[in-house]
Amino acid sequence: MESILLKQYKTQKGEGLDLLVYYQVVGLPIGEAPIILVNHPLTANATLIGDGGWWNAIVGENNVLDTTRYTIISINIPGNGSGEGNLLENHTALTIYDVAKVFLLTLDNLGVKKLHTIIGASIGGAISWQMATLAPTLAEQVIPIATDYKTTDWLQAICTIQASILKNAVAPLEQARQHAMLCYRTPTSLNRKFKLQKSDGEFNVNAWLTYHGNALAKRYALQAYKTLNYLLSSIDIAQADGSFLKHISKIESTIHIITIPTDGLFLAEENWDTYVQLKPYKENLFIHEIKSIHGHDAFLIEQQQLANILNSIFKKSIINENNKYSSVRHR
Ligand SMILES: CC(=O)SCCNC(=O)CCNC(=O)[C@H](O)C(C)(C)COP(=O)(O)OP(=O)(O)OC[C@H]1O[C@@H](n2cnc3c(N)ncnc32)[C@H](O)[C@@H]1OP(=O)(O)O
Ligand SMILES: N[C@@H](CCO)C(=O)O
Repeated sequence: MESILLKQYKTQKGEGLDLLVYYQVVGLPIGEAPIILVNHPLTANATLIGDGGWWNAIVGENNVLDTTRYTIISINIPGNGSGEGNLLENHTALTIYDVAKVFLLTLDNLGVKKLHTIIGASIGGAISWQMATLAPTLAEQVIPIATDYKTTDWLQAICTIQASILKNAVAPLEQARQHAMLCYRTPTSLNRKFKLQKSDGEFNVNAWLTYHGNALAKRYALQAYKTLNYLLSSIDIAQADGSFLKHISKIESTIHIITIPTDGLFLAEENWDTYVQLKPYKENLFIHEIKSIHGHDAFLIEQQQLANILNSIFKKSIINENNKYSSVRHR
């Protein structure tokens, strides 16, 4: 991973922070191909492929996000603990607005003036919405997956409980992750997976929760989880002025919303509302659904469906791309 030091970044709350921003570039070198920015979900990081990569199913040689055709950049959310010194002393220092600005500054530092695509899932999708409103002409297409451009009362309530567990629990990170797993899955998903089966007298679902709590504790810092949970609660592209249409309708990029009807974290009904309200003002807006019993985590579980949706989106964009980037190798 490489890094850039942003000196005295002025936060939305008015503080000056020196931020060491870690990022990774895979695929063709910057300047030689269309550029895709991938914004990672909550507990992932900028490592997309290879050992420890969280998106091997989608990114790679001749894969959906093809490393032989594109430059693919991913940036760590500051404070997520990935990369030396990447924790924030104050876990409420930054908002999603700041993260989007920091990502834009990082791209600027890398000499990136134009993006082919901004794609992101979960909190990474919210950052994508925010980046698109801050830089409405930067990307040709924006693909927010399993996310929203705003918080909701439901999401606030979840984040409040998460914050309380993280502050007060005996094993804060483990217990917070166990609670969060219920928000990432559905009752049907767990009921069909475990069928009340037990091992050594214990329900398998409990062992599964314990497994996921411990697994996160092994790879994630408590302060990072507090930071990411706070960031999740701060999603608001309208910046509290109430007029999302004013902000969102400025976006020139084609927008492909990918939603999951069973998502219990970022609700599909909110995504459909966005689509219905925005469509009269924006012709190049589309919505796609991942059908799944699994809920929010379906964007990680139903990889084939997601690949199919993305393939159809990217095939269309290749026609434009062929006209624009003569230095790219084509298959
Ligand atoms: C770095 C990153 O990857 S972060 C971003 C995305 N990744 C994550 O969120 C990491 C956490 N992982 C997950 O949530 C899931 O594994 C997903 C979403 C990737 C896949 O979901 P599913 O296919 O439903 O898998 P499931 O939730 O059962 O998890 C599988 C793991 O649970 C373990 N497991 C399943 N049932 C049980 C059980 N009853 N008792 C103990 N462990 C169990 C499996 O052994 C397996 O372990 P492994 O991952 O070390 O091989
Ligand atoms: N499983 C996802 C859930 C949040 O999108 C993660 O841990 O990042």
